[in-house]
Amino acid sequence: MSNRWIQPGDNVDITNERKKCTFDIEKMSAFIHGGEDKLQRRREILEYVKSNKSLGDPQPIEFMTRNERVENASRKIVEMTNNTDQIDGSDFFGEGMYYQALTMGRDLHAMSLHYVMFIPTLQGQTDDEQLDHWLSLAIARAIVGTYAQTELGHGTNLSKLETTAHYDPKTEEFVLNSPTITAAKWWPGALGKSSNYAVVVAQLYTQGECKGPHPFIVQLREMDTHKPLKGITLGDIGPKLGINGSDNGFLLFDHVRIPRRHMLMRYSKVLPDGTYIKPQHSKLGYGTMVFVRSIMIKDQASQLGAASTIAIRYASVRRQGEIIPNSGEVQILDYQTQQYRLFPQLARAFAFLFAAYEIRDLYMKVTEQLTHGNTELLPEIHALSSGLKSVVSWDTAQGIEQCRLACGGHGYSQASAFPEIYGYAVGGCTYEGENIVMLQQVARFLMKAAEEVKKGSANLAEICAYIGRKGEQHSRFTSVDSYRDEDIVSDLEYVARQQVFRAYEKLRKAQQQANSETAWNSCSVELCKTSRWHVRLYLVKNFLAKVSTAPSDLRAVLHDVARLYAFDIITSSSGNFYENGYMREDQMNEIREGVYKCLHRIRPNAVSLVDSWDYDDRELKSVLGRRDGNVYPALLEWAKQSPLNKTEVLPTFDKYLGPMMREAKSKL
Ligand SMILES: CC/C=C\C/C=C\C/C=C\C/C=C\C/C=C\C/C=C\C=C\C(=O)SCCNC(=O)CCNC(=O)[C@H](O)C(C)(C)COP(=O)(O)OP(=O)(O)OC[C@H]1O[C@@H](n2cnc3c(N)ncnc32)[C@H](O)[C@@H]1OP(=O)(O)O
Ligand SMILES: Cc1cc2nc3c(=O)[nH]c(=O)nc-3n(C[C@H](O)[C@H](O)[C@H](O)COP(=O)(O)OP(=O)(O)OC[C@H]3O[C@@H](n4cnc5c(N)ncnc54)[C@H](O)[C@@H]3O)c2cc1C
Repeated sequence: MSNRWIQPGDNVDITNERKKCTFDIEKMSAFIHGGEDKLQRRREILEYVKSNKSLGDPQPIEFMTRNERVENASRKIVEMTNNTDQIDGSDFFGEGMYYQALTMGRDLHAMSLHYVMFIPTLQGQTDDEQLDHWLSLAIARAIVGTYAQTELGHGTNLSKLETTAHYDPKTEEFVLNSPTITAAKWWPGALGKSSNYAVVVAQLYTQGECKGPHPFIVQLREMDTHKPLKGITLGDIGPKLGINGSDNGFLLFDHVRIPRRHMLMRYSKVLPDGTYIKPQHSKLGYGTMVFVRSIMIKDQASQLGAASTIAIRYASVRRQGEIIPNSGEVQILDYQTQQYRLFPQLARAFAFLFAAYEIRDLYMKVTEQLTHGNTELLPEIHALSSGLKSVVSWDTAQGIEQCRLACGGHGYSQASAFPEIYGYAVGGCTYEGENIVMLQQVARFLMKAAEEVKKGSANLAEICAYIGRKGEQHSRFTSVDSYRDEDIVSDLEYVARQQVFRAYEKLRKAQQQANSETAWNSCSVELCKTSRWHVRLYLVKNFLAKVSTAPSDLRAVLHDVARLYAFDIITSSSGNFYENGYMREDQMNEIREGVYKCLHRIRPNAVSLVDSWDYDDRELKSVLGRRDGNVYPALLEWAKQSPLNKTEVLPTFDKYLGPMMREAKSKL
């Protein structure tokens, strides 16, 4: 089989790995990316980005100051969006995200929020007239916007946001105000210096009543001078763990007046006389968050896939230590411990990517239904996107860190790209709703389902139908080889169901002794566990189902990966499976052996599996993860670019170290 990943001059070890591959990589890449046409488009976009020199960085961004990073990112995002004719703009999830990942990397930029939240909010929250007015301005980039919701004092608990929007019927205006310091908007991406507009979420007051948080479109800066408008205080919040190409900002209002029609009125409305029209569903205004939680799953999967690619490629070229004395140093990928550390991360990346396709489809279905006023699926998409967002971002962050550690000292260098990948991805545990809080949203959904089951109703959504099933009393497992996909799912369903009812019973008892909120808090650890099991079950089920749709010659290798994903979950929580004698120790020991078998079977295909994800060096941005495996000369070249190496002797020598040494020597 031809292999486009092998080229002359490549490292011998990585080439030999590629020669061992047992499947068609191009076919696998097409399966991973949704079809041959999608793969072809990726390649075209890549070629374009590589051919346009203005889309490149003059030096690795790791060697730039923060100001240089912000400037470089602004330059590139303008160039990138000058050329959006290179992509199908309607395919945000596919072409849009890929184009921006290739061009902008992981440091984000002046327009991240413009594309990820500002435009989607205009699309989702405006009425037709408002859409006509604002969307074209935003798409043409005549205005650059962000999404300003979180405040210094509140992010999670939206009902307590402090920014106010008082309606004044005399002038038909809203008055925006930040009554306290803690009301300052804090965190919005590109708010500090770049955006001149924002969707601002504020407590709406009309006719003397507070109607809760609502979105308003607000001009922040003068169009020509870009100076903050009267009554508006703005700035950058300073450097962060990651995304330092973005000027996340703060914003305070001092009685700023905006026209009534700047309230986004697709769902809620305020009439000229101040009459409030409430939305058909109280949480329709939260739609943009649901959108971002949905697209985050793919983004997170890509980050974990990238980290796995870097670590697995590097482990194939790094030789350290011997397994058999005097027979030469081995590739570190041959150590079982290394495989045990890395292959489950790759398996997770696959599981998350396949789930991302499902949530995208569900999101599109819900959006379509909403256009007909049907809100039936809102609770389901809210629960699934919140749950996936929480589990996926957590596992991704932990997985990236494992990949980093697996690369030894070089993993600690920014040349590896791990610090950047981690700094970027781990933000996902917090933004769009802190993970623990979002898990509790899932738990609400599950507790309602448990209540239904207790009441004898069989009317459960497919996603939680397992809660109503009786299920087996004992695992059907007899041997790894005869362990069918449906047996794996049935075992996970058992544990997930047990956990649902454990939490449900605990909650019911607690509610008899305390008010409902206190009772909830006293059960919240168990409730979060319930949500995690529900999501893991979903991920395994979906992964196995997806494998069964793969071209037949890809199924064996994908099945190994999917089983590793499932076995890893089962064996790392063995206690849950022993409960009530559901599984025996000998069965668990066999599944543990199944993990090792999977590692062994995946080993020869490991490099090719990561090649199949089709990351170009341009996207990975990692010296360790280079396609050609020529890591050592590239590390030396990378280090030479350090600004500290511009001069042989630093001024600090004459100022501090030189005098110190000279003085010490003179005293000897
Ligand atoms: C050309 C292309 C160019 C560029 C492409 C660029 C990039 C693409 C690449 C990648 C994108 C990925 C990432 C981008 C990177 C960085 C992102 C940066 C941005 C981050 C932004 C933000 O963080 S914005 C702020 C987000 N904030 C939150 O998420 C707040 C979390 N809190 C809440 O959501 C709510 O407060 C709450 C849900 C916790 C509680 O709500 P509340 O109203 O207070 O609660 P209750 O009154 O108690 O009601 C609860 C009931 O409501 C139901 N509910 C809640 N939410 C929803 C919902 N959304 N939909 C449906 N139902 C909902 C809930 O289930 C309860 O129902 P019950 O029936 O149980 O009562
Ligand atoms: C990189 C990044 C980009 C961001 N971009 C934006 C943006 O563009 N626009 C924007 O508006 N915001 C943005 N944010 C803000 C982000 O949405 C919030 O930080 C996030 O929603 C969490 O809210 P918080 O900071 O108030 O955390 P908190 O809610 O204060 O959480 C702190 C701790 O308290 C716990 N906690 C809070 N409430 C509960 C509860 N009910 N039950 C149990 N535990 C609880 C949490 O689990 C957590 O451990 C961004 C944040 C980051 C990190």
